[in-house]
Amino acid sequence: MILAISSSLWSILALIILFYGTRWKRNRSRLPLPPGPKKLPIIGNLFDLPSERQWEAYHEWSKEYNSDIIHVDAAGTSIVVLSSMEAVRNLFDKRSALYSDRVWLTMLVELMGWDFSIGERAHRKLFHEAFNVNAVKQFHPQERVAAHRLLRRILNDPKDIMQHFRHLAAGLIMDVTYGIDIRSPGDPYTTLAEEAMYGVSIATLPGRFLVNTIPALKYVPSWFPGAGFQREAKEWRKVTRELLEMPFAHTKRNIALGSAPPSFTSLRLAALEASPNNKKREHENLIKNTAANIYAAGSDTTAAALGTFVYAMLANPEAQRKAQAEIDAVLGPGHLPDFADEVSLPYVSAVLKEILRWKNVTPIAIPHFVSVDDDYRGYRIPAGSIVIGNTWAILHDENIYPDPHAFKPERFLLGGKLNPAVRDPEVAAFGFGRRMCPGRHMATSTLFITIASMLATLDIKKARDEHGNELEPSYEFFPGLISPPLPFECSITPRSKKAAETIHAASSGSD
Ligand code: HEM
Repeated sequence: MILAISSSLWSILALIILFYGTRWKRNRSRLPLPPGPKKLPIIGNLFDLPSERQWEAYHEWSKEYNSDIIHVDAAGTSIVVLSSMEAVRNLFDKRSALYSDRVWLTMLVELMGWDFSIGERAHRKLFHEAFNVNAVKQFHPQERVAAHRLLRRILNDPKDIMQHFRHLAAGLIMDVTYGIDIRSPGDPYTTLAEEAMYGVSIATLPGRFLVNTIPALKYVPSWFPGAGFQREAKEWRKVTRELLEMPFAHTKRNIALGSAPPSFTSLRLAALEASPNNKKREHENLIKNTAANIYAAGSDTTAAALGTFVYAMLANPEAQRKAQAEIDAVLGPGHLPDFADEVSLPYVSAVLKEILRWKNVTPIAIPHFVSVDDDYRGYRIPAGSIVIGNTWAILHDENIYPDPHAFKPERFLLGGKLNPAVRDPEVAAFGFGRRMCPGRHMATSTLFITIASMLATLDIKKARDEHGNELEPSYEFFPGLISPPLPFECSITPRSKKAAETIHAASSGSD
């Protein structure tokens, strides 16, 4: 994959790599680089870096070199990987002024048109106003309706559960961001979000596109042998533009017609209209860009985490049974859980924490970037390094989470209550420092209400073949920056006749 490029490009590449390589060496100071696999001249560790699931290789190197900071060199690109909470806190939190930039990925930003990505403080401020821990409570009604609609869709068509999750997540985000009500799966907006995020997921994988390592390759024309990335980028660029423009234009049309329901976009545009702001055009663009970021960042991640929940219930039926027993004891039959019930459902909360930890959906978060030379624990961190917090390694640290690959909600409990002494996976599952996911409060409340509602009413079991034998899922995940489960089969049925009636009663009128 990394080297999906024809041999006719190699001579040009060699020259460019040589240029970048020598430039980097000239800047070297006297401190050693953090440990890491042995580097070859010019190409460094390009051949050591797997094209998939890099986080596991980083984790192995971290153990092999007994260091929570390691260094790899991908043909001149310096990559620093942090594998402990202490290291990410020391760099991403305590030195956030240095470590909060994003990597300028040529493929993503220049070729695919993601130049509107959230980055500036202004974006984050606007985002924070609507999605901080208190403000997200305003979305509870929409989240509740979305969960109830999901239950009914599963009852009607239990086959493709991931499609239902994508629909729930995209629909919810469209609702709160633009006031657009998505009714049917496969509608243009959901499809658009899926396509756009698939592109991002591929384009951001370290090592996947050489043009990210060697930006000068962006000048290679698309007809040139081996320049398939240019053709891919062109297709994705179209999708990116539509993602930015289409839903925003929809909301503006509704505002003009006087029929726009309250949403992030309509409320912010109304506030702008009422203000004496003399940079309205600029500010409107800020709202549009921020909205597209919410839509892009929030849908696939939430759907992937819900897919992980189903995987987890298949892997550990006992956990499902315990969670259902807890809900039954607290709520009794015929009642669906609500947000206020969360405090009385510690086992369900522990299931949620374990989902965020077990197969976390963003295994290397989103890489950060350091633009100046720095040093840490006697090691040199070169300017221009990509700095990765290895979330996967942190959430699979056996000293913190014994038997880390098993799905065990009990690890978060003590005496029937959540144990505050066990590290909450949220501190790493949503990334680090100043760039930590600003949508995390909404993400966890959506996950809670959806998971609890499913557990209250549905049984999730392994599918069976025509002979009645259970089909074991692969438990494999898409190896991208966002890692949802690969397609799998399962059987989801109402727990009882009463449960089916409860679903119908709760969701009637919402569709
Ligand atoms: C389970 C669900 C989710 C997971 C696992 C997740 C994870 C992440 C991670 C790892 C990052 C990068 C942090 C870093 O750079 O260190 C991030 C960024 C971001 N997330 Fe989420 N996220 C989720 C849901 C959401 C939702 C629902 C929204 C919107 C409502 C959202 C909006 C964003 C935005 C806008 C950013 C970019 C922040 C920036 O670059 O400064 N996320 N998320």
